[in-house]
Amino acid sequence: MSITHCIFDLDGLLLDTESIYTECLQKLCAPYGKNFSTETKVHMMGKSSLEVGQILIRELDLPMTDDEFLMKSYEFYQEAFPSAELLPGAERLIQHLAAHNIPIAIGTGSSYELYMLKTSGHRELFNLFDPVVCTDATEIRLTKPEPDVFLACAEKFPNPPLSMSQCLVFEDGENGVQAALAAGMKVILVPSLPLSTYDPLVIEHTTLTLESLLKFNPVEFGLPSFDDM
Ligand SMILES: O=c1[nH]cc([C@@H]2O[C@H](COP(=O)(O)O)[C@@H](O)[C@H]2O)c(=O)[nH]1
Repeated sequence: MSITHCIFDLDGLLLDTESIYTECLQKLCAPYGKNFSTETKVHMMGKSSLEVGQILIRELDLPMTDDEFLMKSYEFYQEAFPSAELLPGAERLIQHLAAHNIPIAIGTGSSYELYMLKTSGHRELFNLFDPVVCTDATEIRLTKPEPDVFLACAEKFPNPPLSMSQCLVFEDGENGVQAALAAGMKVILVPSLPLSTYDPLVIEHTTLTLESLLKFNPVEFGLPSFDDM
């Protein structure tokens, strides 16, 4: 079945913010003699800021409260996120889909406030998305790997899809791939971490794995071809 609607994850998929998160959280942990590992990172990708703090405090045994984590991490984020850069192929794909009137949405674990901060250098491009569903939206009960964020995207499209299987999700995170599959959608994994850190079962169920958005061929999904392909 052809794809009619596309949904994009944000961090590590469109914007190079996963590397910023890693840097900020390493800085936050260092004074306590703790090492922020890839294993812990995999657990928190796609989660809300509060859940991320709880995971970090629990897994690294960090001597701080949830509120202290939120305050300290926000100080780092405020400085780093406004200079977030687009990942290769992101702008080309978004402009292409928008030019062909393919509905595009953002479904992210980010809060709306951080979403605005991260995308502040690319406002025109991100204005092409409708809807933008952040994890603190009132209708989101559970974060990725649960399907809430993507189901809310499907519902909020100005012209909703006829079936969830006509939605194609682009994700870089294991939790996000599971969320898309739980929503009954097709999903393309563009890993932001080494492939060896992903659960092989998740990769097996992914519709397609690509090393970069530049490798995406819309025709394979019934979408209009790139003019330069
Ligand atoms: O190293 C990290 N990766 C990811 C996150 C969390 O995961 C979300 C990523 O959401 P998504 O990939 O769904 O855009 C971020 O907004 C953030 O809340 C984090 O805190 N730290």
